[in-house]
Amino acid sequence: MSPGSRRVLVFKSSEDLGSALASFIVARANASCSSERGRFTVGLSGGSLVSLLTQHLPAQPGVDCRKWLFGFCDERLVSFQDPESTCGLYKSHLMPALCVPDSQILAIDPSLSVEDAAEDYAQQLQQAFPGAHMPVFDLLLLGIGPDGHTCSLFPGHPLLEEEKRTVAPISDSPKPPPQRITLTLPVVNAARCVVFVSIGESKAAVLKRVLEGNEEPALPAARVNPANGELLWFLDESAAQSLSLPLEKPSRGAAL
Ligand SMILES: O=C1O[C@H](COP(=O)(O)O)[C@@H](O)[C@H](O)[C@H]1O
Repeated sequence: MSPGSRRVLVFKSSEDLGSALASFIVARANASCSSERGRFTVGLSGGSLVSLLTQHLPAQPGVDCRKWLFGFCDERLVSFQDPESTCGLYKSHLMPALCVPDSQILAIDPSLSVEDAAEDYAQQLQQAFPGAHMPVFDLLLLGIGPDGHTCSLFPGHPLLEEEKRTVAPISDSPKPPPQRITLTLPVVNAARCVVFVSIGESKAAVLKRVLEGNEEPALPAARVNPANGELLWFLDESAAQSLSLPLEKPSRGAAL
């Protein structure tokens, strides 16, 4: 990817980042709902993003989710009651605060086998994006692990080469729990906008590798390069501490 085709934004603190991210999401949602699509489709990730969104999105002025449709970039195959369940956490914290009913959430069914859960989620996506060869999300929110994984796409895993399926099962995730469902790279790279969110110094080394390195084979996060969409990185200063590329440092409240 040419460095000019992505934006790397650095915020003073995770508080500032969370607030800017919430404002960005609402602006994109409002634009999408006013467009001919008439709705906003957003894919959520787990990990640290859950608490960041829960803290900042409901507090964002003008947030109105009635025309939003939520999906998941990946999910761990555990019951919704399990603290490892991404959907379970969002359903018990963020969704009630935003008054989002289950009918607006494309959830992965943890009662199925990992293969059937992937197939079921792929069918839900097909129905939600009728006629499309690949689902095109308005926005995908991604995290990155210290090993460079994103979604449940891990370094060196054969799923990185997937070209046809929109959703895939994984039974040997190196990060527990081992059974997971993930969007594939073709879906991620078909999105209108992809935002990576990364906070804290534990991410500094991998961010240097992904954003400034030239590794072969490329780490999973470095393979995210939307064909016709935007790519933004939202980092706090701790995560960005090792970077030497040109960085945007938005002032508080600036439109992004
Ligand atoms: O296991 C996962 O990890 C990644 C990164 O999480 P973070 O806490 O390091 O931000 C997350 O994006 C993914 O959804 C999750 O399943």
